Amino acid sequence: MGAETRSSVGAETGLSVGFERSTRVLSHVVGPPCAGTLVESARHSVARGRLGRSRPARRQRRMDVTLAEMSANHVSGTPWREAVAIAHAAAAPLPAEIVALRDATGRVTAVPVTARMDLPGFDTAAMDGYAVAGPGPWNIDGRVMAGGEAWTTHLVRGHCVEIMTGAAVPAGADAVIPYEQSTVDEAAHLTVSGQVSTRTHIRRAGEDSRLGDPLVPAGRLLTPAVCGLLAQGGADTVPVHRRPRVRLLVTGDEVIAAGVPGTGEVRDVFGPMITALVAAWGGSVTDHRILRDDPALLAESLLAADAEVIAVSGSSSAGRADHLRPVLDKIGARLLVDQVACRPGHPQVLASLPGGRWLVGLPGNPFAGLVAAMTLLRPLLGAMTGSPIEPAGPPTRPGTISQADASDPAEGRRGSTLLRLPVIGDVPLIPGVTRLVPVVADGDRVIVVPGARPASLAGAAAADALAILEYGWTTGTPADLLPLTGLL
Ligand SMILES: Nc1nc2c(c(=O)[nH]1)N[C@H]1C(S)=C(S)[C@@H](COP(=O)(O)OP(=O)(O)OC[C@H]3O[C@@H](n4cnc5c(N)ncnc54)[C@H](O)[C@@H]3O)O[C@H]1N2
Ligand code: MOO
Repeated sequence: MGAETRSSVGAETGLSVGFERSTRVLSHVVGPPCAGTLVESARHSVARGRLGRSRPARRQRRMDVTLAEMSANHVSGTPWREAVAIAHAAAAPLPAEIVALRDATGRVTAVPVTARMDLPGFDTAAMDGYAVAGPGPWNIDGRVMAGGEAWTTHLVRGHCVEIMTGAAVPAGADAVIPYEQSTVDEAAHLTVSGQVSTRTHIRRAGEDSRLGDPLVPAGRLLTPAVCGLLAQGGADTVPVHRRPRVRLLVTGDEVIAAGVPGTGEVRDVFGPMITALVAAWGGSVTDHRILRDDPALLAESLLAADAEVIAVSGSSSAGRADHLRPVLDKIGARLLVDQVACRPGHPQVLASLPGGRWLVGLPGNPFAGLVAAMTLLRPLLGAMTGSPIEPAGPPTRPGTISQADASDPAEGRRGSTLLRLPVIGDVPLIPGVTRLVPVVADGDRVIVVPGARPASLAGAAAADALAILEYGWTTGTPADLLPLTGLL
């Protein structure tokens, strides 16, 4: 779908409301502003910048160092958007399974789901009052309750029944007059007077949809509202694509699974972070291991075939303990993406393994690993769950949901759809390299969290989204955003 065919869907409001809410939730969780936590101090730096105070010199020096480091590394690898597209095109949706509606939120329909009945199923009173036939006043013949005994006789002109919202309207009735717009004369043998308005207050059988009509297409994300709609249409279960199973292999002799690391050790961030991301993207981490730096062990763990996707953290670079690429070569893997022209996260890898499984290699630096997961793991899992997003389409208009097409609300979209807003900040760029920077929401624009570093998650933890900045972006111009909040 081309950018020009996408329509604005009023996302400005939706986005800022969502971001404001997530900002409030975040403040609630971490305490009041300037509470001294890493997250709050990062968000506070943003607020200081917004008020026009200059960034501390130390921070500026840090950013310059980052740029110098970036320029020193030669630019190589697949362009960022192309890498996302390759990952999304690589895999096919997994086969369908049937799940109960109550367990279906977050899954994606494997086939179109049709209504098992007319909606509404019968002529239904939309107000509490009187169902009347012909012109008034009307004699009251009786009472019909929602879920009560049906009124089986035809209502003749000049007669009515008292009726409750949700009850079946008797044949012959033209309208329901709400209690508030009617008067009852008990002396005159219970007659009702009132005006039939242009609104009949009757929901006619089948006016929403008919038995067999499609309710949702294949590839639709099952939001709570969609699950409710399917229940209205008589469904108890729904066919969805099976969840991709992910084996997470965390490499590194220095990595420990729990507690406070000693000197030379580091606490594993990928277990908690990737498990949550995979769940948000419709998969599940079924196996999580920390491996010492040993090529034979890595090869053996890659070949154990009990998951569709293997995510490996660390070992992605050029060090003597970085065994991933030689091991992939040895076991006959085919590399689809070998490094991405982005910062951070460039040493990432996508490969197909023998046996039809997929490998995503995430750099060990925690923020670089998050960026790599957003780049390769997100679209790969999206493809396997049958999600129809094009996760990195061409740039789109400000304030629109990049991939959504409001002209067809039946189209399915995942929550991780790109958004696009003006980005305010000072980010050094180099030609041919995409930068992914943490940003916080500020009304109808976003502000860069300063000082984000590949080894630190403080910036991303303070952020509402990652902004995707291409060479040529300048402060105030729009960029695509990948939400970090509201994923679950
Ligand atoms: N000579 C070069 N060195 C490096 C390059 C390069 O191009 N040439 N790239 C740098 C970049 S950029 C990154 S990113 C890292 C990627 O390194 P690896 O993927 O090989 O990962 P490690 O070396 O094992 O670890 C890097 C860093 O991250 C810490 N780490 C690792 N695993 C975890 C974990 N589970 N939880 C928390 N932290 C983790 C590790 O202790 C290191 O500090 O390579 C650069 N070097
Ligand atoms: O790009 Mo590394 O992936 O900077 O941390």
